[in-house]
Amino acid sequence: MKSSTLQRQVMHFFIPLGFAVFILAKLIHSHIWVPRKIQLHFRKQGIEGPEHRPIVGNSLDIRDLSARALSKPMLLSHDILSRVVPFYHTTSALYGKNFLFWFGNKPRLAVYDKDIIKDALLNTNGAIERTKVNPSAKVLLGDGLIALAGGEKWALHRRMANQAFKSNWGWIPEIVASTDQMLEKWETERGGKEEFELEVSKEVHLLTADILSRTAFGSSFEEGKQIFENQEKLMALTSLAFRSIYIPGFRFLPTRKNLERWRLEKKVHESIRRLMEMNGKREENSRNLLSLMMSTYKNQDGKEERLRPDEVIDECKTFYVAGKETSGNFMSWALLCLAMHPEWQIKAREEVTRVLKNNKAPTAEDLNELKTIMLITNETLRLYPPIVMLTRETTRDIRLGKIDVLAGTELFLSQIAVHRDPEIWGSDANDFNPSRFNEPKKHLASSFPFGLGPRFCVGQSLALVEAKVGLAMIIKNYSFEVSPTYVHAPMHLMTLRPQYGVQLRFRKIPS
Ligand code: HEM
Repeated sequence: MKSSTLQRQVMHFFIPLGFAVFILAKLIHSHIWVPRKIQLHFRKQGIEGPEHRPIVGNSLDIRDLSARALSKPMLLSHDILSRVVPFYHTTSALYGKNFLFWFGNKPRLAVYDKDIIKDALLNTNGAIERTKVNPSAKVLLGDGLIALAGGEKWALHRRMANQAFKSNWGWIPEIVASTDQMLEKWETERGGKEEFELEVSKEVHLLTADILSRTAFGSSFEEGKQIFENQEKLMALTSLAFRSIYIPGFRFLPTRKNLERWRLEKKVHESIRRLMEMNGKREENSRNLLSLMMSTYKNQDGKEERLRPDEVIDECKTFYVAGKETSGNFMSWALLCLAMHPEWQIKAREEVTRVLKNNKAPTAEDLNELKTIMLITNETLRLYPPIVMLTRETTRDIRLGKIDVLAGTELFLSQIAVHRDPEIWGSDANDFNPSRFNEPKKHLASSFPFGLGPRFCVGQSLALVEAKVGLAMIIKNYSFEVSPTYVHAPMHLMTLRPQYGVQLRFRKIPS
C-alpha cells in the first residue's frame, strides 16, 4: 500500500476517533466530574440530596413521583404537599429543609428556610436573577415582565406597570359588572330550583378572564376577549411544550403545533396592535391597562419614558398569562375552603350582609370593611398559594445564610412548604384557621403568596380586589357546600389547580 493511502486511511480513522474522544471527555467533564465537584462543595456545608444521575439528573424521579401522586385523589384535607410537590416532600423528609438536586447537569438548591428565602428575594446587587423562562414560552410572554431576567429594560417595564396598576380601585365597577354577569348566568342555571350544582373552578376562571379583558381593554373588552381566547389556546399549546423534554432549536421547526403557535401569536399581536391604534385615536382619558401602558411616564429625574408598541403588546399578553390562572385558582380554592368550613362561610356572610346593605354594589370603602373576607383570602393563599415555588439563579458566588452558593445554581424557593412550616405556623399548620391572620406577621417570608422584593406581583391589588368583590357577591347570594361528586385532587401544573375542578352545591339566599 502506498504511504499516502495509508496516511489518508489513518486520518479517516483518527480524526473521527479524536472527535468522539473529545465529545466523550466533554460529556464526562460536564455530566460527571463537575456535578461531583458541586455535590462535594455543598456536602461539606451539610447540604445533601439525592445522587446525581448523568444526563438526566433527578428529572426522571421528579416525573415518576409526580405521575404516581396524580394517579389517585386524596382525602378531603389541606395536608396536600405529598400530592402537589411529591419529589420535594419526600426529599426534604430525607435530607432536611434545604437540599441539592439536579436537572440534567444543572444544580438546583431547594430552599425551605425562611431567612434564606427572604435574603434571596430581597437581593438587589445582581448576584441573583429571575431564572430565564423556558424558550418555548416566548410566543406566550414575549419580552414582558415575567420573561425579563432583570436589568434596565425590566426596570423600565416595571415602572410603567406600577404606574398602570395604581388604577385598580377605579376598576371596581368593571369587576362588579363581570361578577353580576356570572351570577345572572348562575340564576339561569338554577332555573328556579332550590338547589343546584356547579363546577365553580371553570366559572371563576371565566370570571377572571372577563375581568382581565375589561381592565386591559376598557370599552373594547369584547374584542379583547377574542385576543385572550387565542392567548388561552397558546397557553394550552405551551404547557404541552413544558411537559416534553426541551430540544434546542425544535421550536423553530415548522411542525403542526409550532405552525399553530405562530399563527395564534400573529393573531394576538395584530389584534392588540389594532386596539392600540383605536385607543390612540380616542379622545376619552381611558384608564384601561392598554392605554395606561401606552402613555408616557415621568421618571425620578423628570425624564419622560414610554414603551414601544411591541413592548406594550408583550405586557398585555403577560398580564393575561400571569393574572388569569393565578386569580382563577385562588378563587376556586377560597370557595372550596368556605364550603368545607361552613362556620367561616356564615361569619363572612354576616359581614357582607352588614356592609353591603340594600343590595348595593361594593365600593372601595366597602371592601376595606370586609375584614373577615380578608382573613379568609390570606388563609386560602397560605394553604393554596397559586404559585407554589419561586425560582432564581445565582449569577456569581454568593453567601446565603450559612451557605456558600456557587454561581449558576438555580434556587427553588418553596412558598408552599414555608406556608405550612410548623415552626412558623404551629402544630395546626395544615388546618384552615383564618383567625391566625389577626396576629401580626411573624416574619417577612412566613407567608408570601405574591412574592417579595423587587419582583413581587405587580397585579397583587387587582387580584385581591377581584377576589373580595367576587367572594362577597357570591356569599351574599348563595350558601354552598362540597358536592358528593367533588374529588379532592390539588395538582401543580404551572399553578396550583384542582385536577378535576371544584363541584359545589348551591342554595339561593332569599333577598
Ligand atoms: C392570586 C393571584 C396572583 C398570585 C398568587 C400571583 C403571584 C405572583 C408571584 C408569586 C409573583 C412573583 C414571581 C417571582 O418573584 O418570581 C408574581 C409576579 C407577577 N405577577 Fe402575579 N399573581 C397573581 C395575580 C396577578 C395578576 C392579576 C396580574 C396582572 C394582571 C399579575 C401579574 C404579575 C406580573 C406581571 C408579575 C411579574 C412581575 C415582575 O417580574 O416584575 N399577577 N405574581
